Amino acid sequence: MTTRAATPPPTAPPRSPGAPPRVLAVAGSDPSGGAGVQADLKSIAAADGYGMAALTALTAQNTCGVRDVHVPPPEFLAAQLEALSDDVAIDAVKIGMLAGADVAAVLDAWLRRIPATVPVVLDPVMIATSGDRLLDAAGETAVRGLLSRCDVVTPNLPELAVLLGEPTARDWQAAVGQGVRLAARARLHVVVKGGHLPGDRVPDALVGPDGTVREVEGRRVDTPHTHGTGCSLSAGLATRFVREGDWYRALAGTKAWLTAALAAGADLGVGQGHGPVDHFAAVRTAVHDGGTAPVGGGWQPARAGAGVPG
Ligand SMILES: Nc1ncnc2c1ncn2[C@@H]1O[C@H](COP(=O)(O)OP(=O)(O)O)[C@@H](O)[C@H]1O
Ligand SMILES: Cc1ncc(COP(=O)(O)OP(=O)(O)O)c(N)n1
Repeated sequence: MTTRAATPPPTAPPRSPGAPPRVLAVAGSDPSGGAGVQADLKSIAAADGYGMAALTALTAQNTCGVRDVHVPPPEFLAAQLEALSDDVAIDAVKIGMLAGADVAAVLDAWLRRIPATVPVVLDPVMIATSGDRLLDAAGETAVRGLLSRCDVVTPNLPELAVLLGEPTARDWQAAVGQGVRLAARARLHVVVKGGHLPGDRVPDALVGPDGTVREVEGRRVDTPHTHGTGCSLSAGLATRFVREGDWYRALAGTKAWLTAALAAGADLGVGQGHGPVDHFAAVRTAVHDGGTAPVGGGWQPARAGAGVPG
């Protein structure tokens, strides 16, 4: 592989007020478009950000499962990251699938070279909805090591348990307790997600390193089409944080958007397994209303039966 040393500009220009946040997703590819960098770029765009992507891995997957994973040489991830940061000022980073310890080590080294003020959200992708593993055991240890350069981590309940070395929480109270322990131990914010628990409520919570717990209420969308919800939440969160400057407000806004995207997912008709969410449900509604509906504001179900159960 040949890499060409770029000459960085003296200083990349700061973001002008009102310009879309420049958000980098470091993640794997999902050709079905529901998870991975494809979901990240859609989520960033839906939150009015400018999305960029450095690929850690290529998966051969669809809505039914993961068939194969190809991990390019880790040096090629380094080349992607350096080409980007030599040229572009990055406003936020979202990390998804890392595939293995070597990839995590390359990313860790790069993260420690970019300005410490760049917010970093880590979605510690370990297992897909289909049950397929997306990270090996050495990779789990490496992901724990990355936490010290991250501002927020967004594990689902099994991932939260792995990060702590504890059994998976079976109820919301136990899950929040684990979030408090991880936030204190790793000195960062933890988003605890209720998606894997039963019931009509699907709360999320932002746990601070000082042990503060702030919940965001949510209603369950009764749908099998939840492929990529974790990717979408973390990418949207990173993007909204740049404008909001507050993790709780960014989480609340992202969760409201994602609930509407989940409710509209069935209408997409993508695949025969766990289909994707509709990242652009609000935009689509606006287009079909002849441009009279507020973009990103007043989402309504596209057809009877597709909405959020009351
Ligand atoms: N059926 C659902 N209805 C509403 N929100 C959901 C549903 N499933 C997941 N979510 C939300 O999607 C986001 C991702 O959650 P989760 O499914 O737990 O993570 P992951 O995709 O990493 O397994 C969270 O904000 C969670 O609350
Ligand atoms: C390439 C790739 N990255 C991540 C995932 C997992 O997606 P996530 O949103 O964390 O989880 P699910 O909601 O799909 O479980 C993936 N499948 N592929």
